[in-house]
Amino acid sequence: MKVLILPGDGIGPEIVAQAKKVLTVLKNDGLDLELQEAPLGGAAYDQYGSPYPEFTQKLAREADAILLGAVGGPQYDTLDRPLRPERGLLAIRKDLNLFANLRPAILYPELANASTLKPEVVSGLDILIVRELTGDIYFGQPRGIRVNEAGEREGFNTMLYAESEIRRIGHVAFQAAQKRGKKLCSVDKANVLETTEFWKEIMTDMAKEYPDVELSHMLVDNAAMQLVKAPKQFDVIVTGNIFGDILSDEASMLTGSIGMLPSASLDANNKGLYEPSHGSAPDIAGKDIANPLATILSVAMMLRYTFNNEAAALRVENAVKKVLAQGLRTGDIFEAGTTRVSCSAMGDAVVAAL
Ligand SMILES: NC(=O)C1=CN([C@@H]2O[C@H](COP(=O)(O)OP(=O)(O)OC[C@H]3O[C@@H](n4cnc5c(N)ncnc54)[C@H](O)[C@@H]3O)[C@@H](O)[C@H]2O)C=CC1
Ligand SMILES: CC(C)CC(=O)C(=O)O
Ligand SMILES: [Mg+2]
Repeated sequence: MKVLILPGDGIGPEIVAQAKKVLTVLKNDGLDLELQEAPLGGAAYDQYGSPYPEFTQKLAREADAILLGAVGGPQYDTLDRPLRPERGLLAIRKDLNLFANLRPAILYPELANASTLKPEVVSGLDILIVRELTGDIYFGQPRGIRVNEAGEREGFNTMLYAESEIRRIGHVAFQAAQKRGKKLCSVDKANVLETTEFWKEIMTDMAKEYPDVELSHMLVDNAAMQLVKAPKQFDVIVTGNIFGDILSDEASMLTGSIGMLPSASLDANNKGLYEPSHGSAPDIAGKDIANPLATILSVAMMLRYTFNNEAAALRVENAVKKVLAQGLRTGDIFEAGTTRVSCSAMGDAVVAAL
């Protein structure tokens, strides 16, 4: 199995280095893994003048799974738009058809006090956000900044979903709900946006194929509020690219930190790109203080979804549980009575727990 590692920018190389330690343990224990590395994002621009260069494209297409840190940073904000790191990330997602982004928000009991919500509201939290990843306003054309007829500059993007795009993410979400609590909440803004009115219509139609799943609909503004009011009402949430992006960052805080939220971005055959849900965190980059657990938990998702190796996935997740039970915490989840450790020490502790 070929795993391509894309460290990326900011804290990317630091957190990916910890996940790589985990992959190396699994490899040494007999898992058939071939690890390769390539640049993506700003690092790729610096080296090749493109955020998703041909060198990376070739390896990404050949890989069975990809592990990404994160991309972006303020030093790239003034580049022409197509050269910006984030465009490299959108490009690899589109190139590999990684339309299904799974973002589980799970509260580990040891982090109950790190959650922004009261323990009684959040204990036992286990939500799966299914975010469509290759459509919506992030990809719709036309887009840009132009001068309008009145001579004023204006920015514009297009929120667009084809029926086939909605149906394929719908199937992923309904089937995920079938394997869990059998509740699916489709989040939209159907009261004002035609794109999501259409989304709601298709999801409603699809529900007939999944009579064992209880489908509900919620407007995104209410969903944002309900997530911090009573998050345990949700089992699986399915939504478009931009709403899923925002709601998953919000949901991460219920678990203690964005540094705890892994993700899988899958194509129709479960080839996947695995990455933490957060960004490159330029404010803490280079200090060895970032939380690597979301990235390590993304390795567990890789083992589960692409390699179909549930035992190895559980082994990694149990190692993470063990270090939390030992009281080890990076700064973002630190509280009195626990032991603050660096990013690399956290990686070493997970390896020891493995
Ligand atoms: N998948 C990706 O590669 C993503 C890239 N980005 C890019 O990352 C850059 C920074 O974006 P921001 O809006 O600041 O979001 P961010 O997620 O990088 O950081 C937001 C806040 O969370 C903290 N944080 C993030 N990950 C952490 C971790 N593992 N441990 C501890 N604290 C952590 C950061 O220090 C910061 O205070 C931008 O260039 C943005 O475009 C943003 C989101 C996703
Ligand atoms: C380039 C952005 C869409 C990345 C991001 O915020 C995400 O995927 O969560
Ligand atoms: Mg995001």
